[in-house]
Amino acid sequence: MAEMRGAMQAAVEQGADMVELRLDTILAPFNASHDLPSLLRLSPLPAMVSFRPRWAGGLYDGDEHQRLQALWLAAELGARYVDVEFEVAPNFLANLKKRICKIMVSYHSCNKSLTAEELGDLAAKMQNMGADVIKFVSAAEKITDVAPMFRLHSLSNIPSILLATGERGQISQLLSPKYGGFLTMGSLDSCQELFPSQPTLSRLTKVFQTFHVNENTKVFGLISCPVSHSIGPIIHNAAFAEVNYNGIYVPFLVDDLSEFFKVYNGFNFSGFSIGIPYKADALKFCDEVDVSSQAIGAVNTIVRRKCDGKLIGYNTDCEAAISAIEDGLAEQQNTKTNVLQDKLFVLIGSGGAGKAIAFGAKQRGARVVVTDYFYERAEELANAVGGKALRLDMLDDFCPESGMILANACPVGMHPNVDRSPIKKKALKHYSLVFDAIYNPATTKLLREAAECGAAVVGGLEMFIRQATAQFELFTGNHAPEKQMRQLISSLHKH
Ligand SMILES: O=C1C[C@@](O)(C(=O)O)C[C@@H](O)[C@@H]1O
Repeated sequence: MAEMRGAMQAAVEQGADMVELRLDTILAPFNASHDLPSLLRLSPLPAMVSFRPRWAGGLYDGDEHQRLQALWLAAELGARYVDVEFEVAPNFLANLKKRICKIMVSYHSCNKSLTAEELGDLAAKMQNMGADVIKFVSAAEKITDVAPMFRLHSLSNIPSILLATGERGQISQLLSPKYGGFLTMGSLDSCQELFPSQPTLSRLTKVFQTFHVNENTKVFGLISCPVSHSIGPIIHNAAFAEVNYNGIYVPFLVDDLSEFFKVYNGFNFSGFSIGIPYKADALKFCDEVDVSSQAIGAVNTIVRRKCDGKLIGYNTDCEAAISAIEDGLAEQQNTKTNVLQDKLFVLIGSGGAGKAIAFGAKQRGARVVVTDYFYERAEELANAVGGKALRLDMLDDFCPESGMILANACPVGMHPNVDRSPIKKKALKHYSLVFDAIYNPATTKLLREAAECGAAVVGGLEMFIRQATAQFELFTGNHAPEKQMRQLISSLHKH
């Protein structure tokens, strides 16, 4: 009880509009007639009371009649909302003495997502029962399971709350204010373990700034799998706020690209970043692709053209990585012109980022050597850029000349496997500059060892910021607030 009072205070301090009092989370002994009046009296915000039984995903497995009695009491004591499960709502409403509070009828599908038909059918039944607000909590098996929930927000003529659980369901809360959802659910940091399926209130307000999301907000996001490692949401949302652009940038954890683009095909979805492992595949879903992305064979940016809704693909990785490497070399060599010309440029990894880097290096006149865990892929990319392929097991002994450039574009060494490097330390002495496309961690084992061997090093954050500012300009048509974006990145790095 004391913790719940503290949590209510924290919620008000962090800017919540309402608190949900989940009575089932209170450890016994909980005596409704003794404890509820003071809880409700002390609540600094309008309260919505729920008492979730185990069969609906809650923690309570005691007597059902006692549970309903607590909810009847909450209704009489002036809770703003009482949340009752669909299955017991008819009984609850029939025996409610005075209807002074609003009734939320909720439906819980903990292990399975609900189809559009199921949602529509249940919503109509809830409304017929006399619900003031309808609420659904269901598992999102795929990110596209959230789309019918967005539609229900628009179709429902009474307020609706739709929470899709799991990482794939997170957009249900981030975008709920856009679709007219009654409220966005967020957990307090201190309650995160109890409600892992909800974003935290601090992330909602600080990163996604959901208080500013409205029906005109344009939706952008990163399509990737995994996606949670990305700092994109932190950087892009802050940049939108900086230039007063009405946009939100969200993580799209996508398993099936084709289905994603089919379902989220409206004007609301204005642009996408493309991350691992989709940069090459995403090209197929673009209606048009700019010339260099076509040559590279990968896109990391897709923008929906305003006049006709067509998806236009770009690659901002290429210029970002190559210009970062060039600046590193220029600083080391104290010269500015053609620093990559004729250099032997060894690239590890021939996925989407690797393709962009190989293409850029070749364009700048470097001699490109590609190595990959899958030799055939290395060969394919090497042929495309007029370079040579190298077997990965030869990399550690590869030294046709000194002063080579090494670029890593494979995920070895990325969080959480930070103790790994794609190349032996002893081989690094042959390189004058080493670049790593990985930005998490900012300094990978590869870069640490390269610096110890005396090479100049360029980290993935430099590529990240450059590709992100170019992407921001394609997304919004505005200049990116680069200084603020850089400051934010360095403050993240310090923490
Ligand atoms: O490679 C990256 C990184 C990224 O996938 C991210 O993690 O935010 C975003 C992409 O635009 C970019 O090309």
